Amino acid sequence: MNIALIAHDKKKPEMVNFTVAYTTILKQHKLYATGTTGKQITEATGLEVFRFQSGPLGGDQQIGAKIANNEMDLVIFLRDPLTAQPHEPDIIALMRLCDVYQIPIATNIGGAEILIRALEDGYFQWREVVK
Ligand SMILES: O=C(CO)COP(=O)(O)O
Repeated sequence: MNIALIAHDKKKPEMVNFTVAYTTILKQHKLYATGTTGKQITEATGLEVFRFQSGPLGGDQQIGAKIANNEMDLVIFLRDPLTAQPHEPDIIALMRLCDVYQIPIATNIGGAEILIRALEDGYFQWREVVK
């Protein structure tokens, strides 16, 4: 599966902890991330992560394009709901595309835990059919 990993600055430690905890599962998949998130994940875990631009520089939109091309199966986007982001329109557009294309998205660590376990248990096989 193709998985997008994105975290706002205050959520990056959570994302790093999450990817450390689930390295064994994540390394079985193709990972994508916005720039800084991807850098921190790779440094902490050694996982191979394709890095797009940083979020404020267009990374969310690049991941949105993958979704629109049916090339993303799961999005884990740890959003910071308490800090204004300069690229808020891009963030909304990314979440909108997940809804347009029925792509599972977790926007907090609780949802992320559920989705990663669902992935491990084979609940994403329907994505192979859609593709
Ligand atoms: O801003 C982001 C998502 O909206 C994340 O971008 P970075 O991973 O480059 O910090």
